[in-house]
Amino acid sequence: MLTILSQNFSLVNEWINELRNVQVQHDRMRFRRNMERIGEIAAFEISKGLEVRDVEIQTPLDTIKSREIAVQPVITTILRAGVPLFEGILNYLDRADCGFVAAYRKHDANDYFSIKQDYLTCPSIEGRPLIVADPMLATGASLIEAIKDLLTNGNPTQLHIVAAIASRQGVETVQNAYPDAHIWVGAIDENLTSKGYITPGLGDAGDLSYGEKLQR
Ligand SMILES: O=c1cc[nH]c(=O)[nH]1
Repeated sequence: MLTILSQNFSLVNEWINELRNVQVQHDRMRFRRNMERIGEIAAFEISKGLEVRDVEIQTPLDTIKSREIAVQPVITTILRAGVPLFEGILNYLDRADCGFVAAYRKHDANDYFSIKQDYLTCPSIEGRPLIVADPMLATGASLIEAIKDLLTNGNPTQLHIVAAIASRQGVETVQNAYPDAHIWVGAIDENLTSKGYITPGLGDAGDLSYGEKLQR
């Protein structure tokens, strides 16, 4: 299933405009905060489909029957670009456990790249919803690798993938690999450059959040 959070105009459109806009996007605090805000909205939407259980709440005056999340999710991301989006999800689903994957693009002499993954730390995801934050779902290659590794930590009840901007090709690739996943995207762009960047996109989300990296 695919949900496009900017389908009907909302604040999400404004935040994505700011993420993309070269006049605005270099304000790093605003860039990170806009990513976080998209994560917060995604978490709110995801919460509507989480399993709930009945609870009784004691107020100072009486008790009331209500509901709460039955099984806390595990929120994960791919370092480093995913951190602000991840933080946004965690701001709202604040009792969740968290996991991290490290992956980077290793460039060759022609500036083509392969995905190198070298770190995974994550609690058990057995019987729990798994949320994966990947701000720029470009080819889907690093995301598919990351999810494959995360799934060695158990079988989740639900798989949610959250991206700020996705390419249509990336969405289709991930849907083919994980047909049961619910993909939540801020916006979908039609194209990818030959170097695997989403276009029009926004550029490099990690660099815009944390500073231009040295190529390895
Ligand atoms: O366009 C893209 C693709 C991957 N990662 C980014 O930061 N931007």
